[in-house]
Amino acid sequence: MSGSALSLRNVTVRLGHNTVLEDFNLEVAAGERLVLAGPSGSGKSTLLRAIAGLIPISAGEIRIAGRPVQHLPPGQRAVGMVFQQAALLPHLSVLDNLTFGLRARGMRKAAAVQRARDVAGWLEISALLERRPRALSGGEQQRVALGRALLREGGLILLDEPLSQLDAPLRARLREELLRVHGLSQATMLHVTHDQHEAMALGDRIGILEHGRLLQLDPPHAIYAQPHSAAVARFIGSPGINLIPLARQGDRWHWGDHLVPGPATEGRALQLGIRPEHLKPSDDPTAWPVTLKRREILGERELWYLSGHDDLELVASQPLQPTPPPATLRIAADFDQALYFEPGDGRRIPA
Ligand SMILES: Nc1ncnc2c1ncn2[C@@H]1O[C@H](COP(=O)(O)OP(=O)(O)OP(=O)(O)O)[C@@H](O)[C@H]1O
Repeated sequence: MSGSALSLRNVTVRLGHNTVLEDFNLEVAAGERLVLAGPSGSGKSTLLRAIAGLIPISAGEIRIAGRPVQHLPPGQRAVGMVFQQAALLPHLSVLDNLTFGLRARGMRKAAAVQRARDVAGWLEISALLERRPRALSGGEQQRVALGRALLREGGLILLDEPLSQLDAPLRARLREELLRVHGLSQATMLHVTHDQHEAMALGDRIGILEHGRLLQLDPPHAIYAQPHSAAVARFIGSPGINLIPLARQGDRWHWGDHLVPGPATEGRALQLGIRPEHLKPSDDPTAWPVTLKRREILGERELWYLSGHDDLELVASQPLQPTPPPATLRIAADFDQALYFEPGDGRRIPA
């Protein structure tokens, strides 16, 4: 692993009157798996399409393996791309779909077939090589598309929600396969998704994108435990983090009548962030009194939808309980895990 496989400097992309990305910067290291996650419309697909050369950029520079490519057509950029839908050539066999790009770039047939067979082995599609795409399941088609991308010589692969059309068990399996194949191929992967589980499972680093801006770029653990802002904290974690308004009385922080530990900052107000998994029932008289509105059993865990002071809704995630919780109870927050945010822009305040 050395050098940048992909570098974006001050990239601006406009679509119609819409500036989707402005002054966007990103460096992806060779061999890295970088996942960009963000809500619908945040600019994820636009970014990948600009890198692949499918849409032009208005300003800035894109380098792939050190070489500026923004003026090159897609075919000369040495990137492989995998979309939500596999986009295979329907009249060609799987083997021909895999070798097509290699042959178009002048590789001799025997060599192309050998490389395609190697990659097919990694992806466990060797038995499917003679079939046409329409005789494959959705997951098999996606594996062929991934194989085709892996066969690009540049080793940079752009993945645009490649698993989103698949059912949950198949998605989980292909996540694992992506990790395994990445290990075998040493490819650099830039993967976009709106699925936070996929981001957490697949990213060496995760970038959180919102309105075309990168809110944070960090390894998964830091994104979860040290989010830069309430927006990042809300995006990662399922269900989302509880945000509780605190007000200062003297030099202590309060939520209504409840005294809450908090940072020594100047402001009069801040937001306390407590993840659902950091709330649990307690007999402690200082624990917050809440009303149970709804209980949802997920399997090994269950969610409690609660109403607290000022009817604020809270969600608590618990291990599956043998009996339902009472309609009113007290709930204690694990303040060692608490996060604090500015009330206005949501920036995190160190505890
Ligand atoms: N041709 C276009 N003209 C103008 N605006 C566009 C065009 N295509 C997309 N946009 C806008 O650009 C923004 C980013 O779209 P993009 O498809 O990149 O988002 P995304 O993060 O990939 O979303 P999703 O997760 O829903 O696929 C959106 O606000 C979208 O409405």
